[in-house]
Amino acid sequence: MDSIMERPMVDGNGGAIGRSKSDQLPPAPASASTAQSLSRTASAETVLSTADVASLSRKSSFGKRSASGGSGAGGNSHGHGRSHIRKSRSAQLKLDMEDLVSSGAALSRASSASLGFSFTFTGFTPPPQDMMSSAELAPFSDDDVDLEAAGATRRKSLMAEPTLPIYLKFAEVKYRVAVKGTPREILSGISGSASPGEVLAMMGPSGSGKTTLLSMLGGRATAADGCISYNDEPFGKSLKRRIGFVTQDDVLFTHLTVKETLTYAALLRLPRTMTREQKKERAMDIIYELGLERCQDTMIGGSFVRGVSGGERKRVCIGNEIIINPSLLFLDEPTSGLDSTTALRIVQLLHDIAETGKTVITTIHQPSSRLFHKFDKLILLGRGSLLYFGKTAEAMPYFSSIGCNPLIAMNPAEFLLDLANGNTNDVSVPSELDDKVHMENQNLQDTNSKINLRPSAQDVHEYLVDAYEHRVAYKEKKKLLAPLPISDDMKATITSSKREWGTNWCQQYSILFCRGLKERRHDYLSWMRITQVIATSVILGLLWWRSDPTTPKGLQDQASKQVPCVSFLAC
Ligand SMILES: Nc1ncnc2c1ncn2[C@@H]1O[C@H](COP(=O)(O)OP(=O)(O)OP(=O)(O)O)[C@@H](O)[C@H]1O
Repeated sequence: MDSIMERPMVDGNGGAIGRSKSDQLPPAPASASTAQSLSRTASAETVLSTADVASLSRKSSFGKRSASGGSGAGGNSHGHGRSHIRKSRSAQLKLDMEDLVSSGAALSRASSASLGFSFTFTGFTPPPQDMMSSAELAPFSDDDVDLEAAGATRRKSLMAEPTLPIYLKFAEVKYRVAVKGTPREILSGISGSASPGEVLAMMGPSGSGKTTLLSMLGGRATAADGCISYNDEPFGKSLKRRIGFVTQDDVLFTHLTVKETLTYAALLRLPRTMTREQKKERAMDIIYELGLERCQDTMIGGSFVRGVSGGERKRVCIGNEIIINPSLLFLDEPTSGLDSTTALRIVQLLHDIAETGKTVITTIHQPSSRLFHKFDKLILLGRGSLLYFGKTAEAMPYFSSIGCNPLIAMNPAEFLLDLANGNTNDVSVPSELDDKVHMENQNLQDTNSKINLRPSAQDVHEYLVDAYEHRVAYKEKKKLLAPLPISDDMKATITSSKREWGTNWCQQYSILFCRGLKERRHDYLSWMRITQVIATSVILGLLWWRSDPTTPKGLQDQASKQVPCVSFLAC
């Protein structure tokens, strides 16, 4: 187990950090020095340059792109004479062939590319002809060429814009609620961390506390106990502007189109230093980045109105949050209710976002095995307790090391959820648990009760919590004490509130008013509504017909009829 969980630790000089992506991130001193030099420039906003962001990224695609002088998809599409790639495809396929060659994730990455999702976050790295033909990777039909070519010219690597890297750490986080006066512990001492460039997934059975933990990390709920830090600083108001939070139940306006939704989000949320036109441009860029150009004029839809598909809807929600270029992105079950292919597209998108130096944390219900391996780190929760925190790739070896193995071939996520639920039907259990079952059965024989063949869910839960606590937890907690590879000035940036944001009260009012009108235009302009108004006007008009306002009786009549009129209008 030591070999699995033990990793080179930090030196006291702030060299490395004990995080899982250390092998993929640049050497810490370089990063730190860059950060220091940046902070020394004492700009109002201390951010990483694009180069820093790229260096935080696990891949060198940004570097390659900037080195080649390409500034966008358009620029890349004709770079290096790679004319074998179709123009329409060139802005879309951002496959990193180093990964394709070297990593086990290559297959899933290639398959997600072929799913037709635009991978523009990581820059363009065209594949060698001998390895994969453009036709094999082409996600769209020839009919789409014009649309794609038009879209390609618009695409920019938005997420590559400079952003402050945020290292999230949380230790011994507890949460309690009072249910009918009795305190109930929802989370009991959860520790972990996530670094820029990583996607951290939270898994666990329903009710295990994933959403609660996510809300606390996102600053939406306060922990009863424990410590949550962002670049070693506590949560502050200014941090809210650097956080994107995609909730489980989206709140989108049914009658607005995708384009309108994102445009209003841009107008409301982007800094006032940007012009209206720039904000609209930004919304369009997000639409192209998320591959929503085909449905940009489609209504969002809802229970009674047909609208965009579930996957597109989720992407709109994500777009609503990434439009502000957040450093930290939280998502609550972004793939729930989606088929595995669409879910894979969403997770690939999260991956691409993380690769640009953002920290992405998501809860996930029951991922497919392809999807499971896309996450860098994993938190497994069971009944509010931590059953595993660490690299996703090391989860299965860890459970194997504590005596839990699947007895049949199964999706690792399914296996872990079974364990978290205490279901050991297709799982081999360690001798400790078997011995416990035998002892309990011996006691039951005396009372002639039915004997148990498998350990109880409670026993399995206690065993897993205990195993994690004794074998892994102390090492992970030690890692949390490691210094961050960023300067003190950059750490302090997180608490400064110098960033210009939002719109003034008047602008907000007018934007919200226009949005309200647009949302309800279908109500206002429906034939039913128009007929209703005309019919009501005629009826009310008839009430006053031939009433004489010059006589006291006529005036009395008119006054008394105003009561039902006002009541009707009020309703
Ligand atoms: N304010 C509250 N009052 C009472 N119980 C609460 C409160 N908040 C959370 N809980 C309980 O805490 C547990 C964890 O809830 P949470 O929503 O975090 O679970 P989850 O793992 O996200 O579940 P799901 O996957 O179904 O969304 C649940 O049993 C829930 O009923």
